[in-house]
Amino acid sequence: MRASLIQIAVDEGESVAERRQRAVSLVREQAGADLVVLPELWTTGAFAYEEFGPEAELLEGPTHEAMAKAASDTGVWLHAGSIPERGEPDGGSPAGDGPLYNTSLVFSPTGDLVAAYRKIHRFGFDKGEAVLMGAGDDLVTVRMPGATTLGLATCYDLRFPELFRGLVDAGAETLVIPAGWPERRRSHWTLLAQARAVENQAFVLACGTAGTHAGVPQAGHSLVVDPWGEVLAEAGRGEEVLTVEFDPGKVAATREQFPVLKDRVLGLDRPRRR
Ligand SMILES: O=C(O)CCC(=O)C(=O)O
Repeated sequence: MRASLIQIAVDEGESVAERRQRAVSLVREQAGADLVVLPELWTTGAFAYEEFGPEAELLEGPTHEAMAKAASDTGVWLHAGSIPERGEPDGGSPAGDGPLYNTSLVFSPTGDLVAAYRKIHRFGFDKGEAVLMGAGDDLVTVRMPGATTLGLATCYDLRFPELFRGLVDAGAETLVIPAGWPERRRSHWTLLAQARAVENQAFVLACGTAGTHAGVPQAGHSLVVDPWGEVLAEAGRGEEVLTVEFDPGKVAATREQFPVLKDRVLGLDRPRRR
């Protein structure tokens, strides 16, 4: 299986429409890949909080339209990264008043939207995304027939191992994590991507952005990790397409040869009384 991670640069000075057009061109250049991945909130930048509202899109908005066509024209599975999604308004509110979500979109090679994942863990503590956006509450997996099952997570989710255990229980073999991870905590990004791969005996495809969003320099360093924790490929800090070939069968082989997942004791995340 061949995957291409598009570590697109997000910098001020390029409009959302211009970047969307550039992302379409980058996807089209990946003909021959099985799976193409874009990062988190690449239309606005993950830290451009003031842009979330004005640039929010309905699920079937301009990014959906552009990416569905890019996927079908190129004949690839496309994880189109995430967009600031404008959800349905509560009953009685005007249409533009729906809550915001950080929503990832996955398209099949026919251009059909096969999954939308609303980020569960919002970053910022008491500001930024944590207050501006609503939280998703559904675990999402996507079956790529004959290849692998994707488990979806986004950026800050990487810090919460229980989410990934849930995805593994739902059948995930390849964990796809679009991000807008800051350079300041790059060591955590690499370490956690490897940890999620080792503990879940899964491939990790972690796709970040390059550039500087709203004054926050980005880590770049997208990476692909195998189920043994080995880094198969890693990008630098600038805009780059990271292409890697891997054998999805390695997940089952690793889980069989070193069957630690069978030794899990369930329910330890809930207090128990003696
Ligand atoms: O957890 C981190 O250090 C970065 C998370 C983040 O930037 C995000 O989720 O947007």
